[in-house]
Amino acid sequence: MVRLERYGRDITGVLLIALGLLTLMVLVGWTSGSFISPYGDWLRRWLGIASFPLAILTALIGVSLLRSNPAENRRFPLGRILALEGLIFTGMAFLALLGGVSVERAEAGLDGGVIGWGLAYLITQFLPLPWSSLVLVLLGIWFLSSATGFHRWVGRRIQAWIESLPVEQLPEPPLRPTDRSQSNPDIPREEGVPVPVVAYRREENLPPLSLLANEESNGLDEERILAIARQIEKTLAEFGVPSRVVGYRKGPTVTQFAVEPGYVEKPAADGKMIRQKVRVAQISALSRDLALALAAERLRIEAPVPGHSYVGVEVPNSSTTLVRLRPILESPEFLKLQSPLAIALGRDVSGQPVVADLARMPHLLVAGTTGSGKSVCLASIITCLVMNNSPATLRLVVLDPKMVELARFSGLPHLLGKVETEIERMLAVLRWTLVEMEQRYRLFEASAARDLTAYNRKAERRGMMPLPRIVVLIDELADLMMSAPDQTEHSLVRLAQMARATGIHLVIATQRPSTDVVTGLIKANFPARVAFSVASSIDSRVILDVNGAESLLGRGDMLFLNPEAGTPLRAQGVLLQDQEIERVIAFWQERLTDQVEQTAPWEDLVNQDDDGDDLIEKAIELVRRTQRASASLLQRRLRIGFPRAARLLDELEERGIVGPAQGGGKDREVLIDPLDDDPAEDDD
Ligand SMILES: Nc1ncnc2c1ncn2[C@@H]1O[C@H](COP(=O)(O)OP(=O)(O)OP(=O)(O)O)[C@@H](O)[C@H]1O
Repeated sequence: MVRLERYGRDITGVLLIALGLLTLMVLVGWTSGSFISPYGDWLRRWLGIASFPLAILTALIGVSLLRSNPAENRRFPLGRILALEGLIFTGMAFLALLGGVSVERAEAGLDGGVIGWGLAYLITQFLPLPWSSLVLVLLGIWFLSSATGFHRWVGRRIQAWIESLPVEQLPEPPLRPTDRSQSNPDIPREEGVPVPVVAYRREENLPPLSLLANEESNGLDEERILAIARQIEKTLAEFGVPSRVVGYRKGPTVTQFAVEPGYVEKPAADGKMIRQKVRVAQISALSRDLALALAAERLRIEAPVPGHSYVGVEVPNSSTTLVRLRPILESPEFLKLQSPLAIALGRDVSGQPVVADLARMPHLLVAGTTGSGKSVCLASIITCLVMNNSPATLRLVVLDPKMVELARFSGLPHLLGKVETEIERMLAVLRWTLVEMEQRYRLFEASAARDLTAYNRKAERRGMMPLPRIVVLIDELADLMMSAPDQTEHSLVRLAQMARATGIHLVIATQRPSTDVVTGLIKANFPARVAFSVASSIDSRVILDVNGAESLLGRGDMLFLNPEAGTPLRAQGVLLQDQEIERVIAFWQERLTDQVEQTAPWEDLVNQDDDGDDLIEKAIELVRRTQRASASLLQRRLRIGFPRAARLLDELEERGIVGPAQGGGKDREVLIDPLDDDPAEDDD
């Protein structure tokens, strides 16, 4: 179907280009013929001089049709074409007005032809000259600006100008919002570069943004900001660290004050007094004293703010603003990414959207204590992805041992299988993901494609089904790592290293950022990380390699480390209401009513183990050596999950190596002697 549509578009495009060029040649007189010449005369008579631009426009429509490709988000610019048509017809009427609304001139193919004359005649009936020509000029300007996107550009410039106005000129020292453009180093803000128009239009088959809630903003008022700024200066001066608050950035949860270190006078060796700049470390060292003076729960100091000559003191706002998904999806920063896997994470300390492209990260590690906002973050990532992708282009695999937050996505047509909550099944999911990755590599090799995009392009051309991207989300890594550390680590690391090109991406979260869960190997392969509030600076270093996450406020306050940016960026995460998520799920369910409930593709792998025989041998050896047999012993020593250990014990019982279960948590009786041969071998 997609192919047919593509062919249809291409053929129409070529025909229109041919028609446009032929018409142009007839009009200039480069070609003539018994059919073609009357056609040229007819055009001149009806359209006048406008027949030239109309011929060019016809060819341009053909070019646009050839270039349009909904799969690559490149769409046919219908609005612009209509605006250009409008411009041409307005021009025809205007030319007729200039020619004195003369039907003779129109018949002779001059001015705007008969149509232009008709339009001019009509308008002069209602509006006499010169008002009619003024209206036509204004209409022409409007069509021209719609066709070129000029009015949007002007709108953005005006908005940028309004935003750049100082909020309030405060008395000594002047305190104004610091440069917003630098708030998110990974998204350079280029002045005047218009965001491509195509990005503003959502594909019709995607959920409308109206399903999502809008943001209500509040925050600190200017008076309170000034009071805090004074308090910061006063406190620092009291500790012998003179500084000046030179600006602030107001975010949803915190306001960052820009503190410029001042000078202190010190006696030099020759007894003279010299001026010395205050060291940045002196300001950071006073974070607790500042927190006390400002009666703030926690306070983070960014020393210095990357790319600036000041230190950032982040003071919690007395009331927080909830960050919603919709405004971020509509923001230029998000649209500029132009990626199907673009994700909206939240807003930074100056309220700017924090967005990232999962395809480029290419995996994400999320950590934070319980209640810090991990599940909410995963839920917003899922919602953001399904707002921009149909199940045909994106499939989700969701593992949620906590069985609460993400379970509500069951029923979303993008899900492969269901939301998995049992450890044994999750391990099967990881095995399946590896198999899928390898299979995709083989497919790519067979069609000489470098990655998923190249493969899908070729597949579409050959009329084959394109492969969807797959995002695997794990809401608690600790459970998996505790049950089967080797297998989990091995699978995650292999996937993280190799899955990117195959369009498989991982998002894993944990509330235990200790080195036995987030091992060195896992960390090394997940360069993009989000840290929510953690208990200690040690935990913060495990996730981010730097301190800072221990000073976060919880409830969605995060530090986002984008490998492309280098330094962690503080942000308040997106929070979705239950109704928003329900509406999005319902939208997809209604759209895909004929979707059949499919069994999980990893179903066959659930009760299989990679090294089944090997494991039983190891278990026999262990029982023989230790003369003990319990599930916990097998779990610990063989680093496997409980269900697998229990199954091994049953198998040992069948083989006559251990006795039946004793109940009450007691070890089973061991029936083999330390020196006995393996009875399994005797049987042979
Ligand atoms: N971005 C946010 N904005 C506002 N509040 C938030 C945000 N994220 C989380 N919260 C609040 O924090 C609570 C806990 O969030 P969440 O359930 O995501 O924590 P968690 O880290 O997953 O905890 P656990 O590990 O115990 O599941 C939420 O119920 C919500 O009230």
